[in-house]
Amino acid sequence: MVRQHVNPLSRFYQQPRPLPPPTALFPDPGRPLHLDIGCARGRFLLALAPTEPRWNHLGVEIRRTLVEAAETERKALDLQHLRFLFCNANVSLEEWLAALPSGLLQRVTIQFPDPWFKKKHHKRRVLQPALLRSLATALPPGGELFIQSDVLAVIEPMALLIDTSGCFERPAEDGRPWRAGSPLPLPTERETHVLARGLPVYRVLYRRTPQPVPDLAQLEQALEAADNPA
Ligand SMILES: C[S@@+](CC[C@H](N)C(=O)[O-])C[C@H]1O[C@@H](n2cnc3c(N)ncnc32)[C@H](O)[C@@H]1O
Repeated sequence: MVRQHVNPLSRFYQQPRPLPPPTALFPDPGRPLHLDIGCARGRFLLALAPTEPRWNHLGVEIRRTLVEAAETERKALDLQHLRFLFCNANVSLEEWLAALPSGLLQRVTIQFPDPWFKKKHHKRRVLQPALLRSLATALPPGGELFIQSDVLAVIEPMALLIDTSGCFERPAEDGRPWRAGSPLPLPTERETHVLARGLPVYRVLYRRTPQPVPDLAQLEQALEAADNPA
């Protein structure tokens, strides 16, 4: 039986796992980079990458067997501008993002992240203030951060965190609070499953503004205040 979830806070998944730089991943490392966090078995990127040959795509995933299956299929398809890496995004991305050449990262997607419904498990959710700061620091002005979920209780705190950071904006033409459709040409696996059942999907496309990234303490404080209005 396949275990559905792993605990990202367990000792094993907290071990730092240095990730190779783009020069070691892609034959043409200077292309705009798309990072998909929590890519699961990779079917979304395996379908998207052939339609975007001028990009490099990187999927990161905490379940190693899924990464191995995705990499096997990628190699069979000979998609050299696509890679999948096993890591805990909350542990391994910060250093990797900080070392990226400036302007390289152009799009980040976090799609249907694991919900971790119980309050005591919220710390296991992938978009934490420290990861948001790392993404905001690496994304150049205009760079995209796209989030989507079928669970309001999951996407609302993600949107609150991103809005509170003050360094992202939503395109003026997008609906509020949620975008009607995906900006991406293809659905993810989870998205296909949800849409087939006629369930709603909540989406926001953010763009990085030139505003500076707040430090972690400032961000956590602002978040606390926004979460508990007087
Ligand atoms: C519900 S699945 C969605 C998969 C895919 N994005 C989709 O939309 O079909 C969420 C994925 O995120 C992965 N994940 C959860 N926490 C993670 C973390 N800290 N680092 C990397 N991947 C993580 C899970 O293992 C799972 O494969």
